[in-house]
Amino acid sequence: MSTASPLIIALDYASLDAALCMADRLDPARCRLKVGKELFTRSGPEVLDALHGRGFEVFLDLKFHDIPTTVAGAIQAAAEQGVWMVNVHASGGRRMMEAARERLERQGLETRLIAVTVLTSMQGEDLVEVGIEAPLAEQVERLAMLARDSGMDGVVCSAHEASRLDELCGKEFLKVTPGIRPSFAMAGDQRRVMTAAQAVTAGSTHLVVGRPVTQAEEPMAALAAIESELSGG
Ligand SMILES: O=c1ccn([C@@H]2O[C@H](COP(=O)(O)O)[C@@H](O)[C@H]2O)c(=O)[nH]1
Repeated sequence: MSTASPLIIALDYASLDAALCMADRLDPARCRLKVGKELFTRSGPEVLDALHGRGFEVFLDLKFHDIPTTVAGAIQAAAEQGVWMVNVHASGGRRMMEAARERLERQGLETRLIAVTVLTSMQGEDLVEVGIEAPLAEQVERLAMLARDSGMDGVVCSAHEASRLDELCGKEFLKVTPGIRPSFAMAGDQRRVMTAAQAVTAGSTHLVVGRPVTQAEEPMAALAAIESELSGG
């Protein structure tokens, strides 16, 4: 089932059972789900079948970053599992991203393909430590334009960069933003955060929300609060 909701709930769980327990409380008409490294490493592709069987569209967030041939093969494997969206690291470079895009086209696979710019857990000083002296916003812009020119459907960025990327890459270019923090939630390890309503106003096309829902005492109430914020309530 496809949904018009921008919400993508991150199922960051250590077991298939725990992830499915949460999925069974959610509605595929109201959100998509994200499977990341921890859950996929524990459960393997079985989790994708289980979520698809429940009617959810799935973002497989494995952030591939390797030589072009390896990434193209991994992207094909992900897309053949029927996932709605998959991603790579833009810092893997143009040839890597183009190889991934070409592989999807050659195989006639319609999975959306996006690239991570700068992780939302990072701030300027983290970039300096890995040898990037450019201001963080500039680095995000550089990687987003490279991603667009390499055939990506969009990027993972923080909501802080979304409006600038709207101008640079257009509204159709997907801006998938983690680091969504309702006023009642802790930032935790995230550094570039925004509320859901602010993010959509800034130009985010999709909002990734994990712990503010999955670790809430009342996950469904937390989700409803975010939905109400989005509908202006
Ligand atoms: O830059 C990025 C890229 C991916 N993520 C992922 O999003 C969720 C966020 O979860 P929260 O609990 O809402 O912080 C998580 O699965 C990350 O792996 C990201 O946060 N930032």
